Amino acid sequence: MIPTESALQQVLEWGRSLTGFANEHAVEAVRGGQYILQRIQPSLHDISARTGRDPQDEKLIVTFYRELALLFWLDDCNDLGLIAPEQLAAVEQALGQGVPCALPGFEGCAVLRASLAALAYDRRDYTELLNDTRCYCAALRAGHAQAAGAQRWSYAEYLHNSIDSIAYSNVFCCLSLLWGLDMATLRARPAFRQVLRLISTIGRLQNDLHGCAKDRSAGEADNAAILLLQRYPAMPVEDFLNDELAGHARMLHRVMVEERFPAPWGPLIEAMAVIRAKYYQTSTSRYGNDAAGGGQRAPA
Ligand SMILES: C=C1CC[C@@H]2C(C)(C)CCC[C@@]2(C)[C@@H]1CC/C(C)=C/COP(=O)(O)OP(=O)(O)O
Repeated sequence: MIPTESALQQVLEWGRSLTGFANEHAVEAVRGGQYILQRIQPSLHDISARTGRDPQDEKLIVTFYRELALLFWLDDCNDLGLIAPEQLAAVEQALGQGVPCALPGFEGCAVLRASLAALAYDRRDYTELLNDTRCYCAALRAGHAQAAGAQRWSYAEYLHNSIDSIAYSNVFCCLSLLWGLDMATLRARPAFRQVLRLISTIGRLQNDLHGCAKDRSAGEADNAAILLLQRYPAMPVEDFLNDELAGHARMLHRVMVEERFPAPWGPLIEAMAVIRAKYYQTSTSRYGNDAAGGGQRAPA
């Protein structure tokens, strides 16, 4: 894999045109991206004879990290108001349609979309990535709006939205686009779509359990644990959510065993299923492991 420092520089350099883009977005993207790529390295190598895509290709790797950094930045644009609402609307339009941004600045958006379009092993993945981006942006907006408004979602409504706001489909689709994982074909299979829903729910619950203390102290209401506590103050929320997590993991395991998806989908889904233990626990810059109070658990 390319040296971390060099990858980081290339992500930062790309992010320079994006107002509010921070070192942290690049650092977390490279850390998370490296973790995922390392886990699927042997499988990517196995399929490279068919795809001709080198798992070590620097250009592909940096493009992947940039897309992850973009997802972090977009989340903070919503949560922290890094840019003005009209700028965010223009950015979303550019990223979701693959066109230049209508407002000045933000050239990184079109640059990234153009390189993904050019690198797409299967053009359908590029179309799907734009669609996943629109879903992600819409879910971030909806989550933010409900947390700020008077009407609270039910737990089911919250989970439904979080399947998109956790952005796992975007991550998978980007990997598929760059390394030829044939996700566009797999998406036609109901069992694969179920896997996407299950792993996304797992990711969301892991993220919320991990970020609970930090979100609570930041007054952030867009978190399953906080939402449940607001609705049911006496509920043992952490136990409930850990149970939900275990149940979803069992359902996911069953589909994965029955369906036997092609490489590298087994290790890839597995890597995402344990991200709480392997990624969040060591991620200090974003996930504030020094945040006071509970909400953090030992690695599973
Ligand atoms: C969108 C994200 C960027 C990539 C990242 C990797 C590196 C793959 C590790 C798993 C999570 C994720 C897919 C991440 C997903 C969720 C996301 C928007 C995180 C932003 O952080 P956080 O403030 O905890 O989320 P939220 O605003 O509380 O939902």
